[in-house]
Amino acid sequence: MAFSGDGKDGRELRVYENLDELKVDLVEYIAKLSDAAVKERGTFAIALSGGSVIGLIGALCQAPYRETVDWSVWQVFWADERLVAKDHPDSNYKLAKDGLFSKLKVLVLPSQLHSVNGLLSAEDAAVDYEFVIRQLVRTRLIGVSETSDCPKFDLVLLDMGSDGHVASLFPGHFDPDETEEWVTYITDSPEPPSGRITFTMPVINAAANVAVIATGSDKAEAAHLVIDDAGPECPLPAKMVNPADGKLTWFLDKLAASKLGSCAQSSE
Ligand SMILES: O=C(O)[C@H](O)[C@@H](O)[C@H](O)[C@H](O)COP(=O)(O)O
Repeated sequence: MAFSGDGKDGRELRVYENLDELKVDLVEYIAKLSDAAVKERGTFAIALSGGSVIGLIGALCQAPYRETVDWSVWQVFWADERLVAKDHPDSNYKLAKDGLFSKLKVLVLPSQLHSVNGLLSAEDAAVDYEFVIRQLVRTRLIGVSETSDCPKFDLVLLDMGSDGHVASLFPGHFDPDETEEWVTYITDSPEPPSGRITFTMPVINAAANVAVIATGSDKAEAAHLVIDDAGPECPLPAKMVNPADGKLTWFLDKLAASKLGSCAQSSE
C-alpha cells in the first residue's frame, strides 16, 4: 500500500500503488467485515453499487474466500439500481450476478439477493424497495441504527463517479436535506439510464461500515475536492458520506489520489 492513514472525522484513507493491490485489500476488508458481522449478528447485510465495484471484488469467488466466507448468511442489496429489466446490460443486479453470484453458484441462493424491481415506475420501485428493506429490518436480517430509525447495513460499498456522485445521488439531482425516505428515485440522471433508484444519504450514513472506492485519473479532482475538503460551496454527494456511528474507509489507487494533499502522496 502506498499510503494508509486516518484522516479527518475518523475516516481511513487507503491509497494503493495499483489496482491489483487495491483489489487484494478490498476483498480482505469485505471478508473480515463479513466474519465480524456473522460473529456479532449471525448475518451480513451488504449493499452493492454499480460502476467498477464488481470488477474489483471478483476475487471473492476464488480461493480462499470462496471457502472461508460464510456465504449462507449474506443478504445482498443494491445501494442504487438503474430502472431496467434484471437481464438488461445496464442492470447493477446483472453486473453483480454475472461477475460474482453466478460464479458462487449454490453458495448464495436467489432468496439472498434483494434486487430492485426495475420494471416499475421510478417512484413505485423506490417505494417497493424501501418496503422490502423495512420487512428485513423488522426481522433483523438488517440491523437498525441506534441513533435513527434507519436500517444499519453492515457494509455499504460505493464507487465515486468523476462528478463526486455516489450511489445515484448526483450533484444537483438529490435533496441534501432528505431525512424521511430510505430509498428515493430520479428520472433525470445525468448519466444514462435516466431512471434510477438509490439509497438516501441518511441510510448510507447509518451503516456500520461504508467503503468509497475511487480509481483512475478521472476521479482525481473529485477525490481532492471531497477528501481535502476543498470546496465547492455546494457539497458533492461523496463529501456528505460520513457515517454517524460507523466507519468510513476510502480505497483509492494512485491515479485517483494524485491530487490529494501531501500526506496521502508519500510512500510508507
Ligand atoms: O449505478 C451506477 O451508476 C453506480 O452505482 C455509480 O454510482 C457508479 O458506481 C459510479 O458512477 C462510478 O462508476 P465508474 O466506476 O464506472 O466510474
